[in-house]
Amino acid sequence: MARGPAQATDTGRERIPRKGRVSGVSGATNRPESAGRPSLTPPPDATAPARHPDAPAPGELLGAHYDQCFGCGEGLPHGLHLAARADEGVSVTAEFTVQPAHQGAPGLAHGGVLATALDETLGSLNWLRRAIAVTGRLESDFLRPVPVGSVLYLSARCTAVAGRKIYSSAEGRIGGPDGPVAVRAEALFIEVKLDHFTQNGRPEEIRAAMSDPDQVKVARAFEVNP
Ligand SMILES: CCCCC/C=C\C/C=C\C/C=C\C/C=C\CCCC(=O)SCCNC(=O)CCNC(=O)[C@H](O)C(C)(C)COP(=O)(O)OP(=O)(O)OC[C@H]1O[C@@H](n2cnc3c(N)ncnc32)[C@H](O)[C@@H]1OP(=O)(O)O
Repeated sequence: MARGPAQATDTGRERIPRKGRVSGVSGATNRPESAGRPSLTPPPDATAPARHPDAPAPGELLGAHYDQCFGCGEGLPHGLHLAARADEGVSVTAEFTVQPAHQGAPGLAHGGVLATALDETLGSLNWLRRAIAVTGRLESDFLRPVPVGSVLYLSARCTAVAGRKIYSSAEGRIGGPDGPVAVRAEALFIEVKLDHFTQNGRPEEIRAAMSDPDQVKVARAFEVNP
């Protein structure tokens, strides 16, 4: 039987070392420090990520991977409409303008929406390697509130690859591309086959995607990855 995502999330992969835990103190957290995040640290045999020979040139827009994607699709009125551009090496930049539909508190972006913007930007890195990958782990830091109307200037880079595991980090600045960092994230993406989508996605959307020539073109580009 195919393994479903629900089982995969129950495996308790991230073990927090006992000495990293703090307990019994009011206001203390159990948050592990960097030594307690082994899954976000590349193993010693990890290699530097390689850009695919056909990757878009630095400065080129990557385009949406799916019209109905909440992060990058053009087809959703309340989506993020995040537009990512290739940068040097395996890195990208992206911009996202916070809309009223993205609020959490009055006039401020919802943290989950900001995490989505980071996730989407990190996910777009995979296009530069022509690898299909999904987020396994995403750790976000929220450093400053982000008002509605702000442009979030995002940048992300892939730092290492070990087998199917892809390590990357991203940050989002406000007030300009060189403004203060408002959000940042580290992520572990896991490479998957196209079957991940065709076997797990709801059949009606899969059927619609497969009958859309533009979508099939995107899927094929991944399949011919050497
Ligand atoms: C015709 C239709 C075509 C449509 C599609 C067309 C084109 C597609 C193109 C692009 C689209 C791709 C992505 C979308 C892009 C951007 C959106 C943003 C990205 C996302 O938003 S995407 C959604 C959220 N995402 C998920 O929906 C994942 C749910 N999940 C799973 O589906 C499984 O969980 C999976 C596959 C991740 C792994 O499952 P698996 O069985 O394949 O592999 P396994 O479990 O063996 O893990 C292998 C090694 O990764 C380590 N590992 C795994 N997970 C870990 C974790 N959480 N923490 C620490 N380590 C972890 C293990 O420890 C092991 O490590 P080791 O090898 O060292 O032992």
